[in-house]
Parts: sequence; C-alpha cells; structure tokens
Amino acid sequence: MEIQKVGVIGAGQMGNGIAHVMALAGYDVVLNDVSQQALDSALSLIHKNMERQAGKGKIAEADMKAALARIQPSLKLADVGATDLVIEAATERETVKQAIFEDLQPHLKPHTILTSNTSSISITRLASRTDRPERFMGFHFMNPVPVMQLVELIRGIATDEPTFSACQEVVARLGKTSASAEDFPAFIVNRILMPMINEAVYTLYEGVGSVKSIDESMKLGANHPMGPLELADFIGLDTCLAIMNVLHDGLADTKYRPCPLLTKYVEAGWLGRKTQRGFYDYRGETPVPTR
Ligand SMILES: CC(=O)CC(=O)SCCNC(=O)CCNC(=O)[C@H](O)C(C)(C)COP(=O)(O)OP(=O)(O)OC[C@H]1O[C@@H](n2cnc3c(N)ncnc32)[C@H](O)[C@@H]1OP(=O)(O)O
Ligand SMILES: NC(=O)C1=CN([C@@H]2O[C@H](COP(=O)(O)OP(=O)(O)OC[C@H]3O[C@@H](n4cnc5c(N)ncnc54)[C@H](OP(=O)(O)O)[C@@H]3O)[C@@H](O)[C@H]2O)C=CC1
Repeated sequence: MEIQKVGVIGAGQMGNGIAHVMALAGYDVVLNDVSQQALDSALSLIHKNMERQAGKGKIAEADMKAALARIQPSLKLADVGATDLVIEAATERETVKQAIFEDLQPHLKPHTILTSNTSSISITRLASRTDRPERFMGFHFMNPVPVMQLVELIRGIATDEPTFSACQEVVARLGKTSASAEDFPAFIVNRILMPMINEAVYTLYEGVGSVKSIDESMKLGANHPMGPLELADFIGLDTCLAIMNVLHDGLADTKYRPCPLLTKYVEAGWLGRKTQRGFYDYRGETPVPTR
C-alpha cells in the first residue's frame, strides 16, 4: 500500500516540523490541532522556515510553494481519518493521546497506519486501546525536525512487518535515517539524553554551577551544540518532566527521579522557549539566565 496522504495531530513545535518535511517530500498533509491559534502559528512558522531554506538555495521556490499548498490545516479530527498514515504529535500525556486515538477510530480507513511521535510512552499500551495494534507503531522525530537526521522507529509488541517497512520507506523518502528501538520507556535517545538533562538540573539545584556555567561547560568541555539547560528549554520543560516521570514509573529506579527544581519550573508555567521563560528568560533581545 502506498502512502500518499499523512495526518499530523498536534500543531506544536514537533507537529509543524513534521508537516514541513512531509509536505516537502511530496506527501499531502492534514495538520490538525484543537486550537485555531496553534494552526495559524504553525503555518506561519512553516512558511518562515521554508523561506529561509529557499533563501539559502536548499529548496527551490517552486517546491516551497507546492509544499505549502499540500498542507491542509483542520480543526476536525475526522479530516485526519481519511489519510494513509497518522502521526500523533500532541502533548506528551498518555490520557491526551489515548483520547485522540479513541476519537479518531470511527473516522479511519481500514488500511490507515497509526503512529505516535511520543518521546517516551509505551507504544504497546497506546496500540492496545485501538482497533489495529498490528498497524500501530512509534514514529519519533527529533527537534528541530527539518534539521535533525534521525527518526526512531519503535515496534509495539503486535506491530506487523508491512507496517514497519511502510514507515521505514517514509523515513527514507524524507531523506532521513531510521533507527529501530525496542518499546521500553523513552526508547533510545531519551533514555540516554533525558537523565543527562535531569542531572544538569540537579547540578543547578545543588549549587554546583549556575545556568551559564553548566551550559558553557557542556558546550565547551564536551562539544555539545547546546548546553543541557538550553536544550531543556528548547525541548520544553513539561515534556522533559513527562519523560522523566515515564522513566521513573516504568523502570522503577530512583536514578530516574525528576529533579524537584524541574518540577518547580513546570509548576510555575516556565516551560522554556514556548512560554518565553524557563532556565532562560527569552522576553528580551538575548536570553537571560533565570538562576
Ligand atoms: C525530546 C525528544 O523526544 C527528542 C529530541 O528531539 S531531543 C533534542 C534533539 N535535538 C538536539 O539535540 C538539538 C541540539 N542543537 C543543535 O543541534 C543545534 O543547536 C541546532 C541545529 C538546533 C541549531 O544549530 P546552530 O548551528 O546553533 O544554529 P543555526 O546556524 O542557526 O542553525 C543550523 C541550521 O539549522 C536550521 N534551524 C535551526 N533551528 C531550526 C528550526 N527550529 N527549524 C528549522 N530549521 C532550523 C538553521 O536554519 C540552520 O540551517 P542551515 O544549515 O541551512 O544554515
Ligand atoms: N519537544 C521536543 O523536543 C520533542 C517532542 N516530542 C514529542 O512530540 C509530541 C509533541 O511535543 P511538542 O510539539 O514539543 O509539544 P507542544 O506543546 O509544542 O505541542 C503540542 C500541541 O498539541 C496540541 N494538542 C493538545 N491536545 C490535543 C488534541 N487533543 N488534539 C490535537 N492537538 C492537541 C497542543 O495544543 P494546546 O497548546 O492548545 O494544548 C499543542 O499545539 C509529544 O509527544 C512530545 O513528547 C518528540 C520529539 C522531540
């Protein structure tokens, strides 16, 4: 079965990036969100990011226009049902994702493949609540989607081979590289990355270093492109905390205990770049550390 039309649910930072790369690769895209404002911002961001790529000669102006025309924004989940592949990229909360798949079910075509861009949640458990666990898997992009090369592909216990191969082919058509990960909490990238970010927050919490010294140390001392706290702000502190909670609950090991300071930032609504404040304050011209 050839995948031609892709549904993306959630038009946040990941959803807009996924719609961007899918449309440029020639797929028709239905981009869904519960908020019109999120859809409007996503479309304008996709436009801006594609214009930057066109300005640098990475894509042709005509390809950009064709790709933008392929993206259909929609507030109706039913529109997503009429696609061949669904990529759910809504908030990292299991109840939100389960409700989406339940609501989507009556609108689906029989052959539609369901996937989740979840950073950490059990694919097997999400799949078990649908009518098609064999055609369900994890399709995990990295942020920023247009730039990052990797997509983790995660089989649930029931995922069949044609589904896995179809998703592998989509990743290849995007010009990206897939890595297969088993369905355990947070898979590969976040199993390794998120405890490091959490440890950076403990390093701050215990006063070992300031925001600035922690980030500079890891950039200049370990050659990371972003410091861990800058990266946490970039990912979203709510998402980081949600991933740590999945690791902590799922692996029942205290080494995954989320740092109380991370919890406090999330409680304050300081979620990082997306709310203009996290470990840095982004409201001025240059980011200012908040500790
Ligand atoms: C949480 C999860 O579930 C999984 C995850 O995603 S974990 C997070 C994984 N991501 C990372 O670790 C990112 C780490 N950071 C980086 O790699 C780099 O800092 C970065 C690529 C984001 C920016 O790179 P940089 O060299 O500092 O900045 P900059 O020169 O502005 O950008 C490099 C390129 O990326 C593009 N870019 C940067 N941010 C972008 C965005 N949000 N969207 C689209 N393109 C973007 C720039 O336009 C630029 O393109 P060209 O190469 O064509 O010029
Ligand atoms: N941030 C990252 O670096 C990465 C995140 N991911 C994963 O991608 C997913 C999305 O994350 P991210 O884009 O960062 O999150 P964002 O908070 O940026 O975006 C989530 C979007 O989903 C919307 N949403 C919430 N509920 C629904 C619903 N029922 N139907 C449709 N849309 C809904 C939100 O709307 P509203 O704001 O109105 O609630 C928001 O627009 C998560 O599972 C996350 O773990 C994966 C890789 C990297």
